[in-house]
Amino acid sequence: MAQPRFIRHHQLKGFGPESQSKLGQARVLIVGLGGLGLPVAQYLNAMGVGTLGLVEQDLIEYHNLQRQLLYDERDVGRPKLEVAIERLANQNRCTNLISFDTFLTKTNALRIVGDFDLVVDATDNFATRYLINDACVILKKPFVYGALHGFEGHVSVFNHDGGPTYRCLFPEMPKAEEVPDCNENGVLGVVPGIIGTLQALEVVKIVAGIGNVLSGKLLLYDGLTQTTQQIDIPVNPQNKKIKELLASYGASDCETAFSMEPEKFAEMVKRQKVQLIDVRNPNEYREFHLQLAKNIPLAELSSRLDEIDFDRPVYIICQSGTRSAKALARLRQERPNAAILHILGGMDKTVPLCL
Ligand SMILES: Nc1ncnc2c1ncn2[C@@H]1O[C@H](COP(=O)(O)OP(=O)(O)OP(=O)(O)O)[C@@H](O)[C@H]1O
Repeated sequence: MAQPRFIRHHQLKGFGPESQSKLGQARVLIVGLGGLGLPVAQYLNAMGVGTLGLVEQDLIEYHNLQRQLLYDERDVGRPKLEVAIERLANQNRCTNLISFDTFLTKTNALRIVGDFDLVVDATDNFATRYLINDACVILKKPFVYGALHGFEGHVSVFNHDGGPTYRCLFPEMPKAEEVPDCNENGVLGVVPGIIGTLQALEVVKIVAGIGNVLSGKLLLYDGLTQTTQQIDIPVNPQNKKIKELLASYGASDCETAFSMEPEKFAEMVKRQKVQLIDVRNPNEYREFHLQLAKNIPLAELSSRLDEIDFDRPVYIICQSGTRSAKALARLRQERPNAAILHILGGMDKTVPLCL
């Protein structure tokens, strides 16, 4: 019997129960639950995509609320993933929501992506975008790309049905100095809503096999003039031959500011379990430490790497932030692709905020 929830899809010529059933069987991974990822998740969830994987480890901040409409003022300081799962489950209790409480990194990308039919890149940094592309090329999965720049947005579908990859468009990751500072880029609240919605539409078209998928085309949307343009992207066979993930993801990444403000970290430790390494001396640690912290003094760090789980984000703390910065530099050399952050201002700044 037709589910009343999807009756308008069933009635839609060119879609119908057959396409609805394809949505129901689909497994879609959304990386990032910010301005782009939320409209993608909300539409796909409402429309009956059977399984949604959600990858995110950020917390909700007040300045996110002008565009991240699934969250509200009560949620500031809470993990995006937790709130999104709560709200999406209320929106459609039939969806199989799979949460990945982590950032996508080189160490977890193939495992996570491998379980899904297609991936939506809803992140805000080049490192993750190249990582998603390369993982999708290796695993032969399409990915739906969205990006924002001022009042403009880009949408495309890569690695779909023999079509070009992201590296056919932009072969190499830009260098850090060529990338604008992520924290200084403004965005008009409604534009990610439009671009994310267009990404959701591409997912539906791919899954249902309808319409012309934006493969081999880059859609440019200009919010100020309400105009769109499509540019052809030729296939470059050279850029379709990725055999393994590279060592360099993270080189020009906004996430790889590699530090966290004590206010944000204090909220995080209040709400969830994090892997926290305290690199102070044992006597300082004995005197007082945060409950979750494991003590690996800076001098012993290189010889005790096996005690750290680099598949999970690693947070490093010391007394004032100096030794943790050194520890970060050391760990970055050892594990360039792991998610590692040090806490600015260390215990001095964090502890009063945790009390
Ligand atoms: N490697 C990654 N894995 C999972 N999520 C990621 C990764 N890189 C970035 N993200 C997430 O993608 C989302 C992008 O959202 P958005 O561009 O709206 O920025 P934001 O970080 O929420 O906001 P702001 O930059 O204003 O603080 C963020 O929630 C961010 O945590």
